[in-house]
Amino acid sequence: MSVKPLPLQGAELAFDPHWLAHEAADALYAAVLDEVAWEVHRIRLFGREHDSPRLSSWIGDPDAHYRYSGADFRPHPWPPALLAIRLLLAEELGAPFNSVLANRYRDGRDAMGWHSDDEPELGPAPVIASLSLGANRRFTLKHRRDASLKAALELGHGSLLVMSGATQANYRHALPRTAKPVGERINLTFRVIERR
Ligand SMILES: O=C(O)CCC(=O)C(=O)O
Ligand SMILES: [Fe+2]
Repeated sequence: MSVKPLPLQGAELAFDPHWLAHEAADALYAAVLDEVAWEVHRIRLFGREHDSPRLSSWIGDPDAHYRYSGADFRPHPWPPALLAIRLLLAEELGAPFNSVLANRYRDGRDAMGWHSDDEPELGPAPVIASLSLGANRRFTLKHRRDASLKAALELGHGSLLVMSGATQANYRHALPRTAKPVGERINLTFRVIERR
């Protein structure tokens, strides 16, 4: 495994398409499907509440509170399989991850719209480690002010994308819907919630 920088002006990205070997990724996928308390989160969009188009679970240390789309999330406790990954990531990236948002995209209709992970509790330059499992999906980034700056990458089984520095301040990202027949995918974004 080796996480290599991905050049994109105004962003700080690093990517390893095979951070987890295939078998390790298979085992984690099965454990996470089974151990995570999957829920439909309500999100606020243009002032209205909707069911989000995916299943999610907010996991973390008891004091890692998070406000997200107008709702206060109390984290679920860590499933054993994710505690091990958190340790590996903390060691490799030197970030004291205390929470993870798990998202499960059941098929190509499940998606995530344009956003930045810029909630105040993440601090001004958050390190976010995004581990993908299951089906390949396209992940897109676009600069907030300069339309010429954008990127897209395929996030496959066992891949790790690390977003840090000014990435959230300068860019939005999304996981678009697709009409192609795609299988289920799980994404885990490990985060550091600053304690207040
Ligand atoms: O599913 C993905 O790859 C993106 C997830 C994401 O952007 C998030 O959880 O904030
Ligand atoms: Fe995000």
